[in-house]
Amino acid sequence: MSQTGIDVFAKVRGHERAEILRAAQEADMLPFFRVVESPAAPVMEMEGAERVMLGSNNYLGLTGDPRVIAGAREALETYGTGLTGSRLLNGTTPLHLELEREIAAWMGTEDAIVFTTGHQANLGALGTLLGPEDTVIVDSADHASILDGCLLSKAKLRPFRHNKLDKLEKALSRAVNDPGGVLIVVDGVFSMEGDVAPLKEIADLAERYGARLMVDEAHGAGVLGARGAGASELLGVEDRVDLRMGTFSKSLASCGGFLAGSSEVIEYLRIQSRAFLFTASAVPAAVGAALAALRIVRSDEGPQLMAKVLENARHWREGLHGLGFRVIESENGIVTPVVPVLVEDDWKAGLLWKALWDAGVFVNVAIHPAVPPGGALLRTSVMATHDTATLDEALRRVGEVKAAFEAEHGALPSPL
Ligand SMILES: Cc1ncc(COP(=O)(O)O)c(C=O)c1O
Repeated sequence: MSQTGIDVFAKVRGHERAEILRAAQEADMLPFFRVVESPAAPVMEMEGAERVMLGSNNYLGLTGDPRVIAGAREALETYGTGLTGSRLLNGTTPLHLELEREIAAWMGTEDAIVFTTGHQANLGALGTLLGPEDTVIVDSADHASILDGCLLSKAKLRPFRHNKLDKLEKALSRAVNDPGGVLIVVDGVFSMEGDVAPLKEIADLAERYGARLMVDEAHGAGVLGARGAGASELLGVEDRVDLRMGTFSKSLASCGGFLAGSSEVIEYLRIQSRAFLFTASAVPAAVGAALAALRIVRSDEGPQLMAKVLENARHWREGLHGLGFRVIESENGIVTPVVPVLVEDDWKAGLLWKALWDAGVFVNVAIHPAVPPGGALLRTSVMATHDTATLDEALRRVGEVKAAFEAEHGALPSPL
């Protein structure tokens, strides 16, 4: 976007965020548009130096797995580089259908539908299933694609404070007087906070108030539950969730998204969802890679990879806590690969990010609007392919950076 474009954008929004972001970018303080020069790995080449990768969603470490690469290559060689058409027309290969069948079996649902991205899956579900007469209740920390889908639908939006069941109940009790149906949508694992929604209690409330429930399993699928079907499986509510969404861009080492649910709903989406119909279908290589990764998750190896990434998450989390960081905890105590460190101040978060980058540690920064104002954090995440020695070396560097940073900029939030 041009300089003028950014200024207009800032004005339209009525705040100075673009100004702040530009200054932060000029000071080289943000991870935006960093160039990755080697395959995703625990230690990788980025902009001419080796960095410990602690900011990837490649949770199971499968993006460089030879079986996943072979799946992509075989699909590429069989079906070509792209399908140049919508799923409805010339964009469906046997591989797309196979992937849909395997996702449904994995999720334990009647059917599943594959979208070109996870973002489109959320737009496709919410923009199609809800209308202006309906009410949609969302957790305030839900992913942006959920909010985009809700806005597209023009349904009445009732947000509730992150994971606060009393606030959810208040929203539900107000929604009973709204015309139309009521849908609750939550992330199973929240993308920035890494915590897990209290799905059992949410399902209880949904049933009590006659609302339907949709769970975004982008970060839980491939990581939580005995089959890796996500937070809904782990918390034993699979049969009580009406629609589950997931992506291939995290544990499944590819790109694309899915919705899994009853045949009736999925069939309806196949013929009505604009985000499914009016875009080119996922490229064969992406589908082949996702299918190969899913087969690994569903094999005997899957539980081992999941156990390893969660063991790494515990080790990394305890290490950061030991260094005196305030690491955000899940209220229900469930550990996920996402380990967020609270910084609070946006500017300090950028500065700290830069100091870590210079020390060869790559993490992500989340500032408003990705998190609430004053809730800036470093979003760190681990993979099954990290080993303890690499994590310990990263902790050593992070400890040194923290000491120097606090000497110059004052104390960071400490553990509660
Ligand atoms: C919770 C959640 N839902 C949906 C998405 C969108 O998925 P994709 O990036 O695959 O389009 C993301 C991606 O960051 C996410 O974190």
